[in-house]
Amino acid sequence: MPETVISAQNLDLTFETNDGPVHALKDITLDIAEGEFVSLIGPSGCGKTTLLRVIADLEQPTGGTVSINGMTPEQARMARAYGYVFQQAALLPWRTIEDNIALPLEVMGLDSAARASRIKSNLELVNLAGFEKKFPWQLSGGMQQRASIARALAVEPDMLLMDEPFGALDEIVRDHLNEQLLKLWAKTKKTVVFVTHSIPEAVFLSTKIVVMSPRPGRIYDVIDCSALGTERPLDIRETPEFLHIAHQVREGLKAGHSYDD
Ligand SMILES: Nc1ncnc2c1ncn2[C@@H]1O[C@H](COP(=O)(O)OP(=O)(O)OP(=O)(O)O)[C@@H](O)[C@H]1O
Repeated sequence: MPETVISAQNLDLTFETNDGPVHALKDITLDIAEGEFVSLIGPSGCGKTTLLRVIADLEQPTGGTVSINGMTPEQARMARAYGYVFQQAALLPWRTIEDNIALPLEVMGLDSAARASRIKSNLELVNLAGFEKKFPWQLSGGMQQRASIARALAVEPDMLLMDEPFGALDEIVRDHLNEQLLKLWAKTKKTVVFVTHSIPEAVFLSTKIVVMSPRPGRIYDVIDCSALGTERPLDIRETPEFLHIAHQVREGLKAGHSYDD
């Protein structure tokens, strides 16, 4: 049995705002095992990003606990247990691609030979070999996102936390990056937590889909996608197994959705 690497128990988070309290997470209990690819899906405001940020120690829960490899989120952050990939690539425009990837490695104190080796191997992993000397603005949106994935991987984390990394890209590019991400996941065996709004993207990528609902943000359903196996060409999306899981996710989203918004 793979080990549990992320364990959230009865997590609660209420933001105090000028308009009163916002109950962003309510009673979230979730276990994620080593090597899983878990997607968080749900309507806007259901707390997907907040949950990811709690795991990453970027928000403090007001109740419950999270443990990451037996550590607190703060200890896990200090131990560089995860890499975080944002919605926008967030590359520094005045640094070349290799210098962007080098930045966290400089902070870690790696010498220039070690940095160069990690930059090279991670750019190869995301199929960006040859683009080391380019600036972010010289790359397409999809390539920038791949560069930001390389930057997250370069610190050699056990986990990748990804917040809608392909949300701003057109569908063809997104399909392509989804295929590449699956290959990367198979190759690196990282544990991935992935936020998305897209049902096909969630089903295509995940071993498990967490369907969330808003006000307060909570888990409505957890759907197992292992029936799809690990070999997933894009045309798997037309198979009855895929469509069945997509239907389950859609039903979960509908049931948890408020149409008053
Ligand atoms: N720092 C904050 N202060 C106050 N309220 C916040 C803060 N961050 C998030 N919220 C509120 O918490 C709720 C959950 O937000 P969150 O961004 O986690 O949702 P989401 O599911 O990721 O949404 P989206 O899909 O639009 O990104 C929302 O009502 C949001 O307005």
